[in-house]
Amino acid sequence: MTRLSVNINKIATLRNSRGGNNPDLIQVAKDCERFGAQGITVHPRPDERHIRYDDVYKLKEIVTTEFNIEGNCREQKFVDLVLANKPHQVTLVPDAEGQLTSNHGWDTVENQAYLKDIIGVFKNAGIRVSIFVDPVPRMVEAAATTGTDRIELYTEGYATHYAQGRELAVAPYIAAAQVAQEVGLGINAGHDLDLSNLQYFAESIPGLLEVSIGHALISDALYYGLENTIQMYLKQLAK
Ligand SMILES: CC(=O)[C@@H](O)[C@H](O)COP(=O)(O)O
Ligand SMILES: NCC(=O)COP(=O)(O)O
Repeated sequence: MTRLSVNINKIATLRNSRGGNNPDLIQVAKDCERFGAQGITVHPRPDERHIRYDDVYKLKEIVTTEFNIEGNCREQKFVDLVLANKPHQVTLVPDAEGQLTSNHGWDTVENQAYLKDIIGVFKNAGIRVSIFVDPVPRMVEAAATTGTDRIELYTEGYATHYAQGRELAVAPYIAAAQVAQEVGLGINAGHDLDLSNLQYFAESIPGLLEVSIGHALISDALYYGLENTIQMYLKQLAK
């Protein structure tokens, strides 16, 4: 079954907007787990506009499910943060500094040597590695040569095109997932997954291990409450 990791970046965005500690990020992470989340994801960015580096140390103390830290490994501060906290999984994302949100996967062909080195650093520390990739078979094939354990398929394209025709929207992801399975990579996915598009994605992708969902899930929680919302997302994955 596909596991749900809740990305709590947006909770930190709300907290930071007033400079205090409301909502309490740590309590929200505990509650997400209590409500059924099977993992907690954070994506600290260099400007700390949502998750702060010191949040990660506090989360490491309390997360009892899978802790997944996403970010740009070209930032030494990020590498040090991950090594200091040793999460279950690090997801490497090729974001430029100041980017609004993640908008592309790794060019695993061009960056093969670099990725191999940096992935080795995390794996030597006992941390599972996933790398963010577009649903392009050649990028998935090359990912396998970097030593990564998993890939995370960047699902923005799927989410954007879902309404125009979901079969067409999911097709490149099925092809990419088939290649991943052939070359022995685990498959995660994320970005813009929501209650309308999640179930079809999960049932279409062979071997989908984990989805990380933040923006839509936290937005839905405004209407349904956090506990109901997490249960609703889990239900989409159970079908
Ligand atoms: C890696 C990825 O897909 C991103 O969606 C991410 O983790 C969200 O980052 P922001 O919350 O900063 O938009
Ligand atoms: N890895 C994707 C993630 O953590 C959350 O993306 P989104 O649901 O906020 O778009």
